[in-house]
Amino acid sequence: MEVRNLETFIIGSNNPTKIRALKNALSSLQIEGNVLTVNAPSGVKAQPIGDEETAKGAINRAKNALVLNNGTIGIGLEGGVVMMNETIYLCNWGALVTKNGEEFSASGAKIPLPIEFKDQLLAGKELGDLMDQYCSKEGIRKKEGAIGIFTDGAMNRAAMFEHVVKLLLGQWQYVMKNKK
Ligand SMILES: O=P(O)(O)OP(=O)(O)OP(=O)(O)OC[C@H]1O[C@@H](n2cnc3c(O)ncnc32)[C@H](O)[C@@H]1O
Ligand SMILES: [Mg+2]
Repeated sequence: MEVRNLETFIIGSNNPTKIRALKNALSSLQIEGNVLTVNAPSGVKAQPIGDEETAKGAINRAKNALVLNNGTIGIGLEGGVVMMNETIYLCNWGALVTKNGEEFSASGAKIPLPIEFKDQLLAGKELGDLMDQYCSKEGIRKKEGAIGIFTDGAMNRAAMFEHVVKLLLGQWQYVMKNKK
């Protein structure tokens, strides 16, 4: 097995679901490293619309996280919404950037959202706020997430993002191991 210096992973968010996702993915892939968090700007709207804008937010967060803190790997995770036909879906993107400038991206699960959310989301309202109103609860974005509510707990936001982070870490490891 290849021996590497310990990495310092900086995740560009203080949202506990995203931090848990990174820690769980590292431990499940048995990758050792330090984890630091920083509230890195996404450079896109608070509620990104479309895969392109959501993916861009994830990459910006990963890059800004690396700049704001002294790490070796930056991770950005971003939630957005995307239209397909007449349905509005929750979408999720992640990015991993290295100090050497390599970039990896991956998307996560999509599920349809209630049709009555559509106009407000497209007008810029944040899904996190809509979810709290809809469920008469507080802080869903930091707990089970919309994906947890609408799958009746079969999935949750941290587990969904953990899958995305595994896709990122796996791609990065593949490139590291196959470097000539
Ligand atoms: O502190 P940050 O990292 O920004 O955490 P956040 O919860 O705001 O997460 P995002 O910016 O990535 O998500 C953009 C918006 O979509 C909301 N959102 C995305 N996925 C969600 C989910 O599963 N449940 C509730 N809100 C969600 C989120 O709360 C924001 O209003
Ligand atoms: Mg946000």
